Amino acid sequence: MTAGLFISFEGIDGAGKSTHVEALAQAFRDAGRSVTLTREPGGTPLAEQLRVLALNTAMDPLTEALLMFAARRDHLQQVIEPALARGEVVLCDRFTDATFAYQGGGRGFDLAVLAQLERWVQAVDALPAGQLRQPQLTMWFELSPEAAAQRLAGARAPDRFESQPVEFFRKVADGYARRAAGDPGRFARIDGSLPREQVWQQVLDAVRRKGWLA
Ligand SMILES: Nc1ncnc2c1ncn2[C@@H]1O[C@H](COP(=O)(O)OP(=O)(O)OP(=O)(O)O)[C@@H](O)[C@H]1O
Ligand SMILES: Cc1cn([C@H]2C[C@H](O)[C@@H](COP(=O)(O)O)O2)c(=O)[nH]c1=O
Repeated sequence: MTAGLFISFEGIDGAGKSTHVEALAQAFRDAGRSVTLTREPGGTPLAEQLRVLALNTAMDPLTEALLMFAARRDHLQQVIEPALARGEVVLCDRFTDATFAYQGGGRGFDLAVLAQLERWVQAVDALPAGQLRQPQLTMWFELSPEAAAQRLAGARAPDRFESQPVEFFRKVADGYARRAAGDPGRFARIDGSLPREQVWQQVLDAVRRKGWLA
């Protein structure tokens, strides 16, 4: 059986992730692969309920972090693990790097607590003890907070993250940079400031370099 692939998309709000996730899903389908396209927080009925709370209800950083990981646990168990076991390509719009970036970087929450939650939540039956489910490839869309804010201006009523000041997203970007520095082989840096077609080419090149698409 073909082995499953787990690819995540990361970056600050407005960096351009969602614009390319569906196109990459179609590229894998055109290559004969079955694809599960999903997102975090969310991806299951329970996780989507937690998403509504996390994006719209005032709460302290620990509550926020616990909600993100609670949603993730349900998402892993109900969607991601079964899809990988079927040999599918799982494309996930955000995963745990977002928790380290937004709650760790943006909110300044304790990274050691996040790392412990990561160890509990991402220990899965399909992997040996001590090994955690992680994306095999993370597309990190980089864009300045100012440019991202301009893209999102007027787009929709901002949620409690999108309404944060530029400085918050500078800290979020620093959080992503720390995660990438800790696992450089997993991250493909995408320059999100370029025109859409050039961004798309970077996404395709990252997957082709892995040998996963021709
Ligand atoms: N390369 C680009 N150049 C200019 N505008 C872009 C580019 N890519 C996406 N956009 C526009 O920027 C906005 C945000 O794009 P998108 O929703 O893909 O970002 P995102 O990273 O998924 O944001 P969020 O995390 O908030 O969902 C959209 O209006 C989109 O059309
Ligand atoms: C997984 C995850 C997400 N977030 C934040 C990041 C975004 O502002 C929202 C999700 O909105 P999107 O339009 O779907 O990108 O949630 C977070 O703070 N922590 C996380 O772990």
